[in-house]
Amino acid sequence: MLISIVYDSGYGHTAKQAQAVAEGVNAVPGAEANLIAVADGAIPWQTLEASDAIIFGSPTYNGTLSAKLKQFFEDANKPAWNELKWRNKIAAGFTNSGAQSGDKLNTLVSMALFAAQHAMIWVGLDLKPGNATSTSSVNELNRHGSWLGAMAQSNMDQSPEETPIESDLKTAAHLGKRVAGIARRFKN
Ligand SMILES: Cc1cc2nc3c(=O)[nH]c(=O)nc-3n(C[C@H](O)[C@H](O)[C@H](O)COP(=O)(O)O)c2cc1C
Repeated sequence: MLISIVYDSGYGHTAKQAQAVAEGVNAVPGAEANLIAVADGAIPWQTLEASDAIIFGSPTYNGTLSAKLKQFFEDANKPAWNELKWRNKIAAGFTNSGAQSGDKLNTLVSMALFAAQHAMIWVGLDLKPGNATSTSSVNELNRHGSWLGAMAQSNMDQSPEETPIESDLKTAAHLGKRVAGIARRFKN
């Protein structure tokens, strides 16, 4: 079972989140994560067509997708959308921003809309909001309280070695694991 993770990362923070998603995928027996950084060049469209699921990842720039991930979305028109080659493929998404909110929900909405336009099946998070009570903390999974996809926040003065924090990476891994598990059920 092949799960592709197509992502962009200008400064390495979202790449770290993508790595965590991949670790979650690889934790599921029979699942293999395939990381594709859109900035690396030619997109392996045939590998994407052969994938059981595609997980999209982008930093939130100006309250939406990075230009490079948006370019990938537009480039997918001919190789994928024209014949709806990704119909019924599982899709999911993750994003990372500098501010706590940072308007990053809009980035996930853009990904989910793209997936819907490709007749894909969107999978969100199944984690209740963390850090939402007087006794909870930022160390809980899903500390940003997102259902649509995995969110992370990276302090703007820190390197990818230091930020995002562990709970955001564990949340990303949880999404990868969930997508791989659901893709396996669809395959049977
Ligand atoms: C052009 C640009 C626009 C940005 N816009 C936002 C934004 O709208 N909201 C936010 O919280 N952070 C914003 N940021 C901060 C990034 O989301 C943050 O630094 C993130 O960790 C970058 O991820 P990356 O290292 O994978 O590129 C922006 C950064 C850049 C360079």
